[in-house]
Amino acid sequence: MFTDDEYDYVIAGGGTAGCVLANRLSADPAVRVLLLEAGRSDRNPLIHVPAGFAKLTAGPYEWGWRSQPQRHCNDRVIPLAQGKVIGGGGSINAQVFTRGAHEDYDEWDKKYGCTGWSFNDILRYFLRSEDNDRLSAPWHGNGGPLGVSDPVNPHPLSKAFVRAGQEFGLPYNGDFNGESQYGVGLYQNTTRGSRRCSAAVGYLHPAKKRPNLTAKPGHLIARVILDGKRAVGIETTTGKSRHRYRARREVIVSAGTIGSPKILQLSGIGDPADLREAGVDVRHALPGVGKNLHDHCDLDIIYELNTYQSMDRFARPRPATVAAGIEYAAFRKGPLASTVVEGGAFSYGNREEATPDLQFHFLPAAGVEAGIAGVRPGYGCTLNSYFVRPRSRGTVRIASADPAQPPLIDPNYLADDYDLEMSMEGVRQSREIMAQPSMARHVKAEHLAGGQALKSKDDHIRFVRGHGRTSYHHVGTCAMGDADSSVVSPDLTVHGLDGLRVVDASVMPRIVSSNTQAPTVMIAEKASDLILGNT
Ligand SMILES: Cc1cc2nc3c(=O)[nH]c(=O)nc-3n(C[C@H](O)[C@H](O)[C@H](O)COP(=O)(O)OP(=O)(O)OC[C@H]3O[C@@H](n4cnc5c(N)ncnc54)[C@H](O)[C@@H]3O)c2cc1C
Repeated sequence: MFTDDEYDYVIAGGGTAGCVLANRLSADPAVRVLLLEAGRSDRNPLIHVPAGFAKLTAGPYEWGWRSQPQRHCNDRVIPLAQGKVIGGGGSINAQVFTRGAHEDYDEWDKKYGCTGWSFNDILRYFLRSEDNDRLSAPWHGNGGPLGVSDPVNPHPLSKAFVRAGQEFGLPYNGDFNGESQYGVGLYQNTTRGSRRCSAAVGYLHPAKKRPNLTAKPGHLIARVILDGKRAVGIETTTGKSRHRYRARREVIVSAGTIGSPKILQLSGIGDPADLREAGVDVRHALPGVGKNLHDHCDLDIIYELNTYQSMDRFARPRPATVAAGIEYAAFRKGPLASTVVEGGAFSYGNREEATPDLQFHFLPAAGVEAGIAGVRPGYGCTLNSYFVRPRSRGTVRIASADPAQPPLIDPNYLADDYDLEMSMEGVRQSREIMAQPSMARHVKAEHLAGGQALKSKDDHIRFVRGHGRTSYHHVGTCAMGDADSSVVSPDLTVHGLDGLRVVDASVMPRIVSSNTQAPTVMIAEKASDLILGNT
């Protein structure tokens, strides 16, 4: 049955979580580990230069997924970039380092039945993963694989944004990952020495010379091989041929929030109705697979500046770009050392919430991400906002039994009216922050996508429904918990099956109140202890 090698652990997906697991599980030389990834290697220098983010949200390092027409967003089909490369999302993301609110994890533990995942339980995994170059105990770790640092030379506009946030009434916050997220400041980044520090850089590459670890990019996973109710291996396809890899101990699916439910469904694990519709035999009925999809719905406002100063002037080849390249190569400084997403804030849309429920990202540039409007090069900046605890839920379903076919992804953005209300509040606060003296003095004009005015409530509704988009923070489709709708237990084993775990952002039962990379690293760190019995 198995044409290829045998391993102890086969990890299906070489993204953020997969790279963490590859390192931790192969630390024991007696254990053979295989990491399989559909995308290519992360050798391209664009991935490693922090500002390269601006060139990575479309192209060969992402899957090119598209949403189903979004019913509550004027039936728009929204591009949903997800990493397809060693390092996954961590190789193409904006490198913003946030963990969410402590209370997020306490809710996982109490409300969703994720025993052992309260903030007190998981803090040590955040600390173990981290190598922070400014902050330390009690909230930060030093010496871990994941490099975390401050912006090297924050753009003057980013500093102006931080002042404007204070003029708006937010307290200055020098550490969004400390006691509280509330306030305005500069984000720390997953960078080390002015280079991106993805989980591939921090975890996988240092472990790659271990003879017991094999990483295979360019391998599309077709399914998990089941022997009765036990997972015994993984089948991959290269188009023409199929390969099978036996897992003596466990298969760990780490293909991300879209990829993991897709692989389970292709393997006959999922909601019987979904599987039958796609022409796949039901091997294990598990209705929650692919349900509970959610993401932060992002709203961008673009501003035209009155002087030529923004970072988007480096987006095209010109003498200044060449000079910036030389400065970066020689000194690891200058515009290319910036992740572009520098300023940040957490605020309250609803004052009765225990923790901030709105998050903002300030970019001293416009037109940075694929599909987002720009202005004249050198004259743009962007403030985006989202509601951090969305209530809308969507689905991921395979369209057919063909592993090469994209799944049907329906994030169902703004289905819940409260999400719409909070998104409007985020837009309102964004404009108020940008109207404060420290920012207003730089701004010539506000450019709302579609060129519309924003005055009445109806204008705001039209804007939010017309322009809400992904923040790339998909989670929840293989939710951890004890409810019938959950897919994995708190030890991340798939309910009702042996030898199979899911370890990635898809297991979050509810999204954290921030960006999702650091929480995914934490999940994989804890998973490695659960797998090795080190708890
Ligand atoms: C453009 C972008 C910007 C972002 N910005 C930030 C940010 O600034 N800060 C932050 O904290 N988070 C950010 N995120 C989110 C963060 O990167 C993700 O939450 C995190 O990477 C999720 O990790 P994961 O392991 O669950 O999935 P991923 O990192 O996506 O890894 C899954 C891997 O599995 C592979 N895979 C999937 N299906 C298959 C298959 N069938 N066969 C083989 N391989 C497969 C994929 O190619 C991928 O490499 C961003 C994400 C994106 C895409």
